Amino acid sequence: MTSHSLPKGMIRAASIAGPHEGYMPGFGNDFETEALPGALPQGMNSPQKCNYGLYGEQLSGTAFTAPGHQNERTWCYRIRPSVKHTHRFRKIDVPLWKSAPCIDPDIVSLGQYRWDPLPVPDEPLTWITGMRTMTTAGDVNTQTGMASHMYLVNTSMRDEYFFSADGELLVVPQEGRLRFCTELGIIDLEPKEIAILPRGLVYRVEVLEGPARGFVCENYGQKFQLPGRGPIGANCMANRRDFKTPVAAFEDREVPSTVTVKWCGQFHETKIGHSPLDVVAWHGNYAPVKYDLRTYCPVGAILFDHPDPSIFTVLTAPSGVEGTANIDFVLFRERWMVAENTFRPPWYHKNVMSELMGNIYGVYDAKPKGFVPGGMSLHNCMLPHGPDKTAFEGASNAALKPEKLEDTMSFMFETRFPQHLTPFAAQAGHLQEDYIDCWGSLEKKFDGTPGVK
Ligand SMILES: O=C(O)Cc1cc(O)ccc1O
Ligand SMILES: [Fe+2]
Repeated sequence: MTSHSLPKGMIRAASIAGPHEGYMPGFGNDFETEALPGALPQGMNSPQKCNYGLYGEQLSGTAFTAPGHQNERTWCYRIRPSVKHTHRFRKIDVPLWKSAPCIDPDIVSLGQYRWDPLPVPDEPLTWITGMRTMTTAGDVNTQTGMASHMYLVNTSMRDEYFFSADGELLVVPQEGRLRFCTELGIIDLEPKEIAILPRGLVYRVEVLEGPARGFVCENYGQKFQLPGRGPIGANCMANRRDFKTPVAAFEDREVPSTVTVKWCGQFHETKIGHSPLDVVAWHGNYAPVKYDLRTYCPVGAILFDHPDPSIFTVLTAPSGVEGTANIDFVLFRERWMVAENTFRPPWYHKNVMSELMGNIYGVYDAKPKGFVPGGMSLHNCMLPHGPDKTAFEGASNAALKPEKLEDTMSFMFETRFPQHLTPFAAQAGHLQEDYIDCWGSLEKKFDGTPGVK
């Protein structure tokens, strides 16, 4: 049991001992877990009376009629049904958490943009008030596209809970440690790990080690899944067993509490008289999950040339157009570079997909300076980009011995929809006005005569 590390009053289910105590391995598994013995009905979902006087409630992550292999739902056995809130919903302002479409005619999103890390201010900021939207794409109302955010959190939510009906959140911490106390169990999260918080799941976020800063991809569309590996086969990349879903944990606490709901881009709150984290047992395949990015097994070029970054796809959220993701989450982690007679960093390119990148730690090979841990960059639909002058000259002239890219972890949220800068992103002091100058000094080497220059 890990009860010593649980929030006060929270009871957690027993689980297998070991380093992953408190979590169950697998991605999209049909899990079952109970924090009290016998709380989970066996052989059926809706007994006439549930054990312990619990209420049965279903949380659907896909349409009832979604095909079997995509259908996701979880049955919760809880102290009270979720519908028991004491007040109507009231709209509130969360001014810096934006949703698509958020298109300001005075903002030019056409361009290559880069941001320095945002400092965490001294004022108290929670998971809700500390969210800063950088870009939006698609439309939250039609459940297409995404938003990218930075979170700056120094204050735990107390008797305060949140859920988003607008999409799942993919969380990529960069500094500090957070605890997500959710209806379905507890996830502790730190840099080099990621978590997915499903649409509709209620949770509270506590700061374990602050201030905490990180990146979030809010996915309005179809859920993230593991990519088809094609000819790579059954192994490498992200493996299912390395994803961890928490065991059941519940609170039986009667205190005045607030639930904030994000719904169609707007925020609302309601009051309840208890902690909504009162699910004693659950079973199903719609659940939060975390993943250690250090378990991602990269594959790459072992003779020559630079492959497309799709080989580094950790998770993909389909868009309905085959092979064209609503979002790909792509990881550039430490790896060996061995390609012969090859320009090894990313090539110059224009991409129909829009690329939002973040640096978790270390140096990114295409940008030895300026793209720093905690920083972000945007290379929008069809806008040219590639190595800066230093990276180009270095890689063009390097002795091509096997070389390890060490201590490096950056990622990309790549979407088929153009990304629009929010007013915050366009006006923030940390926007690097001189970013495009990193390519300005690339020389013309062509002089009409053959030969390597
Ligand atoms: O633009 C980038 O830095 C991301 C990227 C990396 C790569 O190896 C190939 C293509 C690509 O867009
Ligand atoms: Fe790119």
